[in-house]
Amino acid sequence: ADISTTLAGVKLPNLLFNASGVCCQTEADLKLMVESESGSLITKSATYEQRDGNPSPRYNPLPGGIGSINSMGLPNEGYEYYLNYAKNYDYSSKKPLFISLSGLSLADNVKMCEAFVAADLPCVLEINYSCPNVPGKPQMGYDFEAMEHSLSVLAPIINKPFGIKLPPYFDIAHFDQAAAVFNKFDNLAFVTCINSVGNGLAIDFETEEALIKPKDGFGGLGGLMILNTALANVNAFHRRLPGKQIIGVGGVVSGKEAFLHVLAGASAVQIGTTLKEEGPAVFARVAKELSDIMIAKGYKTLEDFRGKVKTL
Ligand SMILES: O=C(O)c1[nH]c(=O)[nH]c(=O)c1Cl
Repeated sequence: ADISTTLAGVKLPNLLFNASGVCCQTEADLKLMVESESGSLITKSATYEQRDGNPSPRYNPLPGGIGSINSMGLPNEGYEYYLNYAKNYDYSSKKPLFISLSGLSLADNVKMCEAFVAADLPCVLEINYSCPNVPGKPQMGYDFEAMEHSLSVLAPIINKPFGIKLPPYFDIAHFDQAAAVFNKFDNLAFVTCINSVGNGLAIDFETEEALIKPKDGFGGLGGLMILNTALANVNAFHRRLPGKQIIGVGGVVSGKEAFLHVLAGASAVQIGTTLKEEGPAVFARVAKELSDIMIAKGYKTLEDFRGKVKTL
């Protein structure tokens, strides 16, 4: 079946790619993504300066394959590394490049966006408003006024289609308030839902210890256990953002969850925890599983069922 898609006006040979943060911090990581069967790739969220991030252990899968917890602390090579990567990227490769930016201040986001705009590259920007793991930095995604102000500055600078990475919301009024902000920005072409469910706590039963070191063990939750929150956020914004697209992320362990994300309204699907645990071979597996599901259900393209979840 045809699992290709178009996102922000860019053609993706298939709808799958990595969630920012996984398999994308260094050129070696990104090479694995380029060589994989993913339809696209996105870089690790960049800050203005290089960051080591939080002390390890800072990532852990949870027992029984239910998910993961992380408090990486935005480790990255600094934005110029990713700007250089974007300048040298082979855009004829059919696999579009996305760049994640996560400035620690609006001023930093402005400087990074201006540098990418000045370079005038075909890559697509995803502004991360939802990092839950920088101690002392509350995430923008939960501050609607700050997010609106940031977008009012950045959208005109970027001046072409771009996206934002959002935290999960859990209140219908918050879906409404967030959508009211996003609908003000015409070149805000997509929203990526969801980032990890912030500040969970994983404790080892035997040792009675927290699984990760930073923040007393508090970290973002990912994997299968966040699937249903992810589907709700994808569908809530699919319903509320006419003319914009949704990238679905959260809980994709097989073609079945990718199918559900598209049914909820996703135009593309990112994989985080399962990519971290399985490696880049996950893309060929999930692509085949999704294609087989579509054939079994009689769907030829993603448009045949995108957003068509039935209510009772
Ligand atoms: O701790 C991180 O680096 C991190 N971890 C996440 O789960 N989401 C993010 O956006 C980031 Cl930036």
